[in-house]
Amino acid sequence: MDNKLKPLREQIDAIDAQILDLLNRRARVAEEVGHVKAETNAPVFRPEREAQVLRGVAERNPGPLNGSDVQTIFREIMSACRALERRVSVAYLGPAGTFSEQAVYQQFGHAVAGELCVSIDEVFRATEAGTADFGVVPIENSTEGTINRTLDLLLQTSLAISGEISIPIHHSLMTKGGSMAGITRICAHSQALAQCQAWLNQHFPQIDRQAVASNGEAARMASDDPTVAAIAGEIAGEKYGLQVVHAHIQDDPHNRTRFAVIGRLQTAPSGRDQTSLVLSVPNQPGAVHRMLAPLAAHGVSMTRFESRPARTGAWEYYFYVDIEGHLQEEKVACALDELKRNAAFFKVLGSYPLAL
Ligand SMILES: C=C(O[C@@H]1C=C(C(=O)O)C=C[C@H]1O)C(=O)O
Repeated sequence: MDNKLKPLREQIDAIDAQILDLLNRRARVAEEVGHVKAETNAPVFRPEREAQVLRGVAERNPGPLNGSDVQTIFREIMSACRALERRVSVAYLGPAGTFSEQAVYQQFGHAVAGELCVSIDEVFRATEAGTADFGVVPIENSTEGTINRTLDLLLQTSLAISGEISIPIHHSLMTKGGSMAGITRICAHSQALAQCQAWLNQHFPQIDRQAVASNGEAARMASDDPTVAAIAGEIAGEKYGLQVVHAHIQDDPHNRTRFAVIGRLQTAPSGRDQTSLVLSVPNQPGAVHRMLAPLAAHGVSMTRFESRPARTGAWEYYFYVDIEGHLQEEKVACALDELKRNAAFFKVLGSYPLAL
């Protein structure tokens, strides 16, 4: 067998040498881009450009590599090139191993400086204060719905949404010893407990459930305490030396979470974008319908509509609306101009590329 492998491995070695050379040629150009940007203090991270590069490689990819694997490779290439310009710092909900961390890597690649925060509030604060260039916060889960705290903070923040990330969420039940013997508590973030509720009721109805600050925190607790089982992603489990007792216990196999990238950057159009807004209207019959009419009139599709109580005690609501297109597209700009005129409150949260 080795006789047959040897020439093939020589071919791979020769190709690797070419790839390495090309990667470093690309990196040198990125360094030049960095110098040009430094002259005008222009932003290092350009989500619309990165989205275009990633879409482009998947479209041109002839195979046999699969498109999403090629995107993963190019995401890391761009991340490493970008870090030569400057290593971008990103605040997110820690500890290490959370789904937020996975979302950060999915958007920025691994060549980032992560700033771990203890709460969603702190992610906003760190980004607003400029300690971090960007923040990543969960917005909604396909099983459990909206992350209300994020929506409330988006209402007040001076930051814009500059990108979105969607990742599959698979939960596993994990313990230090790999069995449930002696386990008296199952710990996880409240969202994770809710996403695994039916499974837990069926398999471990007798064991207490405890909501903790994050799944990563649950994994850390399980690594310290042999009576605790954690529900978390397997990456968190690996970080804390846990073993999987049951994998993929979330009630919905297609469970996903969407995250928003928040920052001071107003993202330019990428060609496939979305705009997020918050609106409110006076509490009158037909007001919501009237408020939204300009969207239909200008042929702008609404992809999400969510309401949150305005906490005035008067049954007033803020409406969180996502529409297709970028604020710099004429029909979007016209529709929003009209919308603004009928709204008691109007705020554009940001225009950004659709998640891959
Ligand atoms: C090189 C650039 O800077 C960053 C790195 C990119 C890349 O490696 O392709 C793309 C966009 C930017 O986030 C650029 O702006 O073109």
